[in-house]
Amino acid sequence: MQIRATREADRERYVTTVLAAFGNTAETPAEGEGAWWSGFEMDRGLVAEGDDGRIVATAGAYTFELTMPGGALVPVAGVTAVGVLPSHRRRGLLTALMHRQLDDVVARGECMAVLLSSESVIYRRFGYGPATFAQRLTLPRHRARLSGPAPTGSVSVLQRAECGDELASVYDAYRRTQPGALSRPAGSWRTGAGQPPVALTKRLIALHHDEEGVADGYASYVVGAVDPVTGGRTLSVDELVAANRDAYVALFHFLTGHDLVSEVALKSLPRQSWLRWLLEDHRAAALTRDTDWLWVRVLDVPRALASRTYPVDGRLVLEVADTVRTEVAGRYALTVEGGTAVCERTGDEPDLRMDVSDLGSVLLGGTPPSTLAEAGRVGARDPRALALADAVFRSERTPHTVHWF
Ligand SMILES: CC(=O)SCCNC(=O)CCNC(=O)[C@H](O)C(C)(C)COP(=O)(O)OP(=O)(O)OC[C@H]1O[C@@H](n2cnc3c(N)ncnc32)[C@H](O)[C@@H]1OP(=O)(O)O
Repeated sequence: MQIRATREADRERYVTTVLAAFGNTAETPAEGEGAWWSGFEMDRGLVAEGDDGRIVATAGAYTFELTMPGGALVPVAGVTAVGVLPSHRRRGLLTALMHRQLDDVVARGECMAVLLSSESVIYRRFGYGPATFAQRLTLPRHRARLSGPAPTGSVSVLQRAECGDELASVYDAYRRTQPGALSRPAGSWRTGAGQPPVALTKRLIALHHDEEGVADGYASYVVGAVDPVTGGRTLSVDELVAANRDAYVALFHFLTGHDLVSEVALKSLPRQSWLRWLLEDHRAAALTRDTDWLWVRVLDVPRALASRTYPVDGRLVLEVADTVRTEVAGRYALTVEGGTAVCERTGDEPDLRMDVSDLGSVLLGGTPPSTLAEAGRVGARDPRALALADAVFRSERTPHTVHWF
């Protein structure tokens, strides 16, 4: 068995192997008419190939920019299409692929890798920690009266094909200011109205324009079939993306005011979303799912930590453990002055001790170090160090990721 890089000629076999690993076949309609697969970066793929030339395992990566708190756009590897054929599992193939892939990511000069995990028990052993989260909010439409002034601008209902480049430009404006957001490769716009690109059902688009006529927000949604028991229909929103607050409010008004709909479901809101606070009946909204979304693997601690801004100044010494990439392990002094940070190796006594996967979890501000300390994952010198760490790592905006890959 050998692990090797993929080339363009491997695309078809690579795709059928990934599909088989997920229990799908090439005919499964969930593949988005092939558009998703055509976006794979075959110069970044890896396969495990048997002596007979059969591909039995795959791992790929996209080239993304990740938005950090403060707005820096950092090149990262977006790990995807990881699969081992059911006939070849639990023999270390994933482990071999992940180790080789991390070598490749470091060689490309990317200081972090990110992924969405099919099962949450797979990736921590390779140094990934959950960094952003998605909540599903459901709302009976008749209880969805919104407080505050009437929305501004206008909303148009469009077919996906009518949107031209406007969705991509709205998304780009949004992702540049949203910590945890990823750049979206041009190819992924071909696969429908954003995520999930493998959607079985076509989406409608509600596109918001501001009072000057500039597109600044959209919702991709579908209204489901009549439920035979309740007689109601659910309006499900895949993506609610806006470049500013007014566009969010206007789109929320639109979505909750749709006739012939009994329930509105927003699939992916950040934790602590303020949209719920627009409701006059706070209890009307139910959070029916809260799941990890983006996982972050730090590969270069000084670069990753210096790439974000911090709301509070201070100095913290972090002792980071890393059994997979032992060169990453060590003590680092993070010094924040005027909101920007310098991070360098140090021999000083640590304020906090953590695994590199937990550094991935706190880096974007999605989870306070004290939460991980309570869980026994992070060790702190004393309560003051922990309180400082909570204040330093907080993000002014809750990190969130819409992109599915
Ligand atoms: C970013 C993405 O693409 S996410 C998609 C991941 N892929 C899938 O979910 C597709 C279906 N699953 C698979 O293809 C495979 O089961 C994989 C890729 C998850 C695991 O591949 P394997 O080659 O079996 O993993 P490998 O043998 O290297 O296992 C390494 C360790 O992880 C554990 N492990 C691996 N997968 C799982 C799992 N799904 N659940 C629990 N433990 C797991 C193994 O038990 C092993 O533990 P050990 O070191 O304590 O013995």
